[in-house]
Amino acid sequence: MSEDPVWDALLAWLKTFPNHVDPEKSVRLVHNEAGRGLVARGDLPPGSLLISIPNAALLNLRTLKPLYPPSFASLNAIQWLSLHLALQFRRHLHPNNLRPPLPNRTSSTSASLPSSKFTSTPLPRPPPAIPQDKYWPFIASLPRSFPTVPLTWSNHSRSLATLRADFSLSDEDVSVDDWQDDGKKRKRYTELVELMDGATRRRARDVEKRFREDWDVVRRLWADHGTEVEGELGFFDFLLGWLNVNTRCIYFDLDGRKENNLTLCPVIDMINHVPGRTTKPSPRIASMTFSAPTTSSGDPPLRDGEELAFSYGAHEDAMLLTEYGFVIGAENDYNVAEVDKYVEGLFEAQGREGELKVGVLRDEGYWGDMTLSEKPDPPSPSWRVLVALRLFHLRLPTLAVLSADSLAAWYNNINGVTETVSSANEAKVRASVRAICDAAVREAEEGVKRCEEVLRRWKREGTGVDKEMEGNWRMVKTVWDEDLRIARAVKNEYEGK
Ligand SMILES: C[S@@+](CC[C@H](N)C(=O)[O-])C[C@H]1O[C@@H](n2cnc3c(N)ncnc32)[C@H](O)[C@@H]1O
Repeated sequence: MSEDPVWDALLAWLKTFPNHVDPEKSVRLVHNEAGRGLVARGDLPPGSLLISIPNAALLNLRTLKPLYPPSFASLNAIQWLSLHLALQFRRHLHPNNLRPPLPNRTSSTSASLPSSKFTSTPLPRPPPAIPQDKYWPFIASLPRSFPTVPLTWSNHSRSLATLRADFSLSDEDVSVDDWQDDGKKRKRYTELVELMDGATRRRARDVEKRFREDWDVVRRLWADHGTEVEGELGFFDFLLGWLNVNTRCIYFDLDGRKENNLTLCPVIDMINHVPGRTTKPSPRIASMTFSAPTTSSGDPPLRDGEELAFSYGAHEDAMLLTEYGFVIGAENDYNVAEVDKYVEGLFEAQGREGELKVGVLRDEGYWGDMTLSEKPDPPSPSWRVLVALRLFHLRLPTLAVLSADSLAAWYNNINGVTETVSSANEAKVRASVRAICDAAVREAEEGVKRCEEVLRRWKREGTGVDKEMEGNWRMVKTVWDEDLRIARAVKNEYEGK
């Protein structure tokens, strides 16, 4: 037995599946700064199988479909999984405000789980079991809040009335009772959102857009077909489900549409991210597995007490923050400083000529996503920045027609025929890179300063700053610190050029 009853209940549930492999033989659950994580029990031989979760214990479109009527089949994996989690959270965590059960359901009793960090209060008596409860022991192990994710911050920066209007909440929404409308907190969350750098804000808006689209699809389907299944759909339950899906799903080939090839997977979903690791969860015919790094993987071997990890992707901190609610900092080689707006500003200042050139860049797939990076050495602007600046500084004989001839030198460069457009063009490109770095450094210095001022003010205010808010603030500042470090590194590199 561990000291975590939720983990023990999850392992007990997994034992009920044929061919299960007990994860506790190889790994131990720990609580650390990343929440929970798994560490090696003893020195683990390279390549040895550590975790094997039977396909029947995974939550994905294949395992969900049989639990729902055909009318739900239009949902994609994220929507369906989020809906399922929402209904289950409501059923098991708030069984007192459910509508009466549907007729003709066979029922038995499902197991209740004791309290723990992730189930902070003892759970109420569960309702009589229905087929959809099959995965509850797994779902009970999922986080119940996401305080470090910017989508949570932006929701907390709104009043309930604004949330109702923004997300079309119905007057009967069962989940709004759990929402605490706190004016002071709202102000702080508003400031936190405004403190984020441009790249993080853009990504945070994208996450919110995806969430909103999924919520709209699901609430509309629920309005038409909700009576066909047991349960109540609440906005905040769906949000909790969606954030779990977004932060915990792993790739799983279901032979369907690409966007649906994902799964929630117990135990493996406790493994935290380390950038650059090559060992990954690996599907086998009947299970999802995780093995110790092989000697050829380049990943460090797992010695007793060391943490299992894999890479969630080649993600910079702005993305890790908005999608997963954490940052890495200077050890994240994928960190970049976004410079789109400075490049855009140059083209705008070129008037009609700039517009035509932007059109060419768009057509060739080179517009947007322009960054500076420190790694790999030497620090440099991305290829996309250089391509854009080389076109920006290309002299056009006439603006009447943009002929292939007038752009030939630039096309030769982007097709790899030549290293630069010309030496004169390249000198101007380098000067623009220096100017862009200067602007990026200035902006990041101001961002860092703003962060520091805000924290000082929060600390002066009567109630001080709680640990959670200070942790969030620190992540926002880390992204600015990284912008500054990277812009300075590229500036230094280009100073002598
Ligand atoms: C798939 S879960 C991993 C297990 C998780 N720590 C838990 O407590 O259940 C992903 C979440 O873990 C946390 N996480 C993962 N890697 C992290 C890291 N390197 N640093 C901080 N938090 C991390 C983030 O909250 C992320 O959203």
